[in-house]
Amino acid sequence: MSNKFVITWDNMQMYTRQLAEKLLPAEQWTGIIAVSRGGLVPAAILARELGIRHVDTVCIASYDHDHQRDMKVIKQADGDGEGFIVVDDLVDTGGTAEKIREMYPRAKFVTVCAKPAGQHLVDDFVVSIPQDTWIEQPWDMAVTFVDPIAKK
Ligand SMILES: O=P(O)(O)OC[C@H]1O[C@H](OP(=O)(O)OP(=O)(O)O)[C@H](O)[C@@H]1O
Ligand SMILES: Nc1nc2[nH]cnc2c(=O)[nH]1
Ligand SMILES: [Mg+2]
Repeated sequence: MSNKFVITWDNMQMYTRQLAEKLLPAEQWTGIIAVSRGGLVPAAILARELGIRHVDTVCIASYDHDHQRDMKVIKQADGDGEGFIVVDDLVDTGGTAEKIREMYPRAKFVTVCAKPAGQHLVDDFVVSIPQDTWIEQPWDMAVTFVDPIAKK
């Protein structure tokens, strides 16, 4: 992918707080289900902002097999999603979101970022990212030394 959209920890907190605003009033929710692993950090921020202490996970591992995405559900949260926010960090092709919708048809499914191919599968999101752009998440990066522009 040619373009990159870098998200810092501060940005992640700011975007997820914007997502929390869209989920008011908080009293309507029984709990949050994080789509692990990408949804874990957004779920922690939403739980803090909305005062929700019931936090569960759905754990999905995906593998690429000859251009086909194979998804394995390792662990899931009970129920059909009624009263729950299901949160992931992003929707790209929509493959994961389709699986989540199938598992939790009554949940409110939200993401922080969304690319056009998967946008129609989420109930709400904050940042719109072009399809040809790779999102770099803060947990995948490190602050590192770079050479000065003018090397002496
Ligand atoms: O819309 P899609 O094309 O399905 O892509 C979106 C999914 O990809 C990433 O997870 P990934 O499967 O890389 O695993 P991780 O969350 O455990 O890092 C991201 O966290 C979403 O869950
Ligand atoms: N970090 C990251 N993971 C992804 N999984 C699917 N698309 C993306 C993306 O743009 N960035
Ligand atoms: Mg994920």
